[in-house]
Amino acid sequence: MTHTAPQSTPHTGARPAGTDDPAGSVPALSVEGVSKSFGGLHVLSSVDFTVPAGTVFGIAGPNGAGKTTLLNLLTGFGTLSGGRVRIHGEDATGGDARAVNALGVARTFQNIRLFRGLTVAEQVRAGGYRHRRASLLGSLVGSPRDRADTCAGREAADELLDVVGLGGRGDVLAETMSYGDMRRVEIARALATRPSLLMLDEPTAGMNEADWSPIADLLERLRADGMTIVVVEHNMRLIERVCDRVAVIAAGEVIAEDAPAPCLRRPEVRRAYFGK
Ligand SMILES: Nc1ncnc2c1ncn2[C@@H]1O[C@H](COP(=O)(O)OP(=O)(O)OP(=O)(O)O)[C@@H](O)[C@H]1O
Repeated sequence: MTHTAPQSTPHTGARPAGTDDPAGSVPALSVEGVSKSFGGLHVLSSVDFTVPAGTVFGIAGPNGAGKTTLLNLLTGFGTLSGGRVRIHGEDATGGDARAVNALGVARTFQNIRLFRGLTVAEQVRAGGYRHRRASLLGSLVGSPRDRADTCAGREAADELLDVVGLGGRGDVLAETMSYGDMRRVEIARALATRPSLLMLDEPTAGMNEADWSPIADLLERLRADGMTIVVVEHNMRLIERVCDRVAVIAAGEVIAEDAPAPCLRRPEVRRAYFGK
């Protein structure tokens, strides 16, 4: 892990939601004995780990290990078959994505989920909507206060696009962008909700090093700003570079959890990936 002189990131302009524990004594995320079955298929078995506030935690593992299923459960998409999830100390076991979001959590998806027909800036502003004072009706009819809010939303969106490396491209239709750039838009949209806990599902999938390295830089800057990040990744170089700890999941179980370099060298981890 190399946290090299990260610059402060102007991603929020305010302390993010869900952080009334300045000493950082309450973990940002506690995963306690989480299990999930689909019918008779046991996908996750008693997964445990804790993510301290202000750290970056990686989740790795071979295809089909259960990583996305786990991230879905942590963000309220789907109900647990067993166990408990706590976010900033609050129970978040109920499978309610809106309630999880209200605890300061934002996420991106493995399969990109952008709105068709919206520009890049509009996608980001959609993410930040709940932080504007204007009512939805107000924004549609455009009262003077709402117009001011919309301008503020636009400025914030432009700022976030700079942060993710898409400065000046706010007017581009998102669906016309490269896969890597669409992933950046998703991250900007997630940041627009001012999360204290950001969960990313394979943010660098399909990217070459020139593309993923700036994403790693961004994660380092967000961490330096105090954000907690959980990242599902196959890219071991990114994990080694940005994560404080990583859990490796195989066949639905955590088989190793440690700092990235020693974790990825463990024989059980190598067996899970390479079969030897
Ligand atoms: N809704 C579902 N119904 C039935 N089985 C499911 C469902 N969702 C996931 N699975 C199964 O759960 C297992 C774990 O899938 P999951 O997508 O969580 O793995 P993953 O580790 O994220 O894989 P990858 O790295 O390929 O994305 C797979 O066998 C998958 O087919």
